[in-house]
Amino acid sequence: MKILVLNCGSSSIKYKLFDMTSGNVMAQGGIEKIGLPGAFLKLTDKNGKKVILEKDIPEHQAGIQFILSVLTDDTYGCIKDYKEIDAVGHRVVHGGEKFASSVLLTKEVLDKVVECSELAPLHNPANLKGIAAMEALIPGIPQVGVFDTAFHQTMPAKAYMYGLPYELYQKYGIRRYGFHGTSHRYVSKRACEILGVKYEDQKIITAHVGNGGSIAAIMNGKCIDTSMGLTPTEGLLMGTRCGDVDPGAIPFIMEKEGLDAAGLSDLINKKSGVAGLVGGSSDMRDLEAAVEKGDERAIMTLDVYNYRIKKYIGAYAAAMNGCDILVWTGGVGENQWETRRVVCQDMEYMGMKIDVEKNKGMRGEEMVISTPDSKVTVMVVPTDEEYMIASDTLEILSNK
Ligand SMILES: Nc1ncnc2c1ncn2[C@@H]1O[C@H](COP(=O)(O)OP(=O)(O)O)[C@@H](O)[C@H]1O
Ligand SMILES: CC(=O)OP(=O)(O)O
Ligand SMILES: [Mg+2]
Repeated sequence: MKILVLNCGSSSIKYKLFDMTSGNVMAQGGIEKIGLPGAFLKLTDKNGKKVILEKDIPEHQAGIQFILSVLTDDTYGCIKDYKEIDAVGHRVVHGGEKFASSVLLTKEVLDKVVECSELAPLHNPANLKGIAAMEALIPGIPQVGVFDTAFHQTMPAKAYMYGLPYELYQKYGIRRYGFHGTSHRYVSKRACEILGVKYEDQKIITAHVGNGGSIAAIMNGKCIDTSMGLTPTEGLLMGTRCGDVDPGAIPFIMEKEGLDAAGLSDLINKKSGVAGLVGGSSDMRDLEAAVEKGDERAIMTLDVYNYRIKKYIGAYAAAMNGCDILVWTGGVGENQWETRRVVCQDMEYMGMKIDVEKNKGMRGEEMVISTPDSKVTVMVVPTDEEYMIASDTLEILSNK
């Protein structure tokens, strides 16, 4: 059985084609910098060589079409016909309170995903485009949705309720949902597997830091809190999202800038974060380069970025009365070692000691980066949302 996984992020589309019978990954790659200058598709070819194909990708639909054409391409492809694909697993970002686990994407489910779109405007529309593109290409193919919100459904009310009138929760489901759940679930389990410890006995903090970023607190195998909220805009400073901000600032800005709800949503989701603060690119590689040149505003932006991550780690250690394992993942968490160092340093109060030399320059590998005497084991675990999505898809189809 061949399962194609599409993972549409806000700035990226990752894909993997799995042969579930042999367990092999037949094709994999991803488009980065969607909507930015210099977008490209990075793929691993048949001989295991990395290939970069530059192409203007203004939005997700064009990206999905490009990926699909490459899959059957004479040079880079690995299948002759799309009909060889048996099923598709999709990352779906917002599932609200409706989905605590993965499901077959029926018309009814898709209607709910559409309903949740206004709460994840950078993501759900992209996920829906991926689903529609596959249905158009292979009509009737089974498609499964794996929700970012599902893993966080175990949070207690004290973590997910906002201090707003209760009626707003009853009427509209205004509460914290949390995102990147598939990644938090994968890396927390994988960390325990690597360390040979029992998942259900650990206090784990997972830092998924990419273009979007969130921190989760996982206690005894269950998520108990996470930094993203009703929407993926809360919490950390992100590529183009503001993260935590005084709610009182919102009506003030709307009035002063003459913005309606859509204008405000655009401001906090697309024009804020790193891009808004620095007044330039949302990509952390560009920010790093500007910091190296001594750009004062870039330095301030990176300070805000790192400080937010540190505060959430401290908060979740407090929430769990300690932390056994801290896991870094996501494009930034896996690669940007300087952010890992700055955040993890001066955390001796909670028994965290990072091995600065081991961490330095380390990118994209599974590795423990704390010292042997650190009470908290700090690790890097590259995320594999696609693997989780493929196994959920297989399980759902097997039980159909
Ligand atoms: N080698 C690297 N060094 C520093 N930052 C990197 C590196 N590779 C990717 N990143 C950063 O990771 C972010 C993208 O993360 P990713 O998790 O792929 O995004 P998304 O949230 O769209 O899924 C970008 O800000 C990018 O600059
Ligand atoms: C939910 C979210 O922010 O996803 P991403 O990091 O892929 O943009
Ligand atoms: Mg992502």
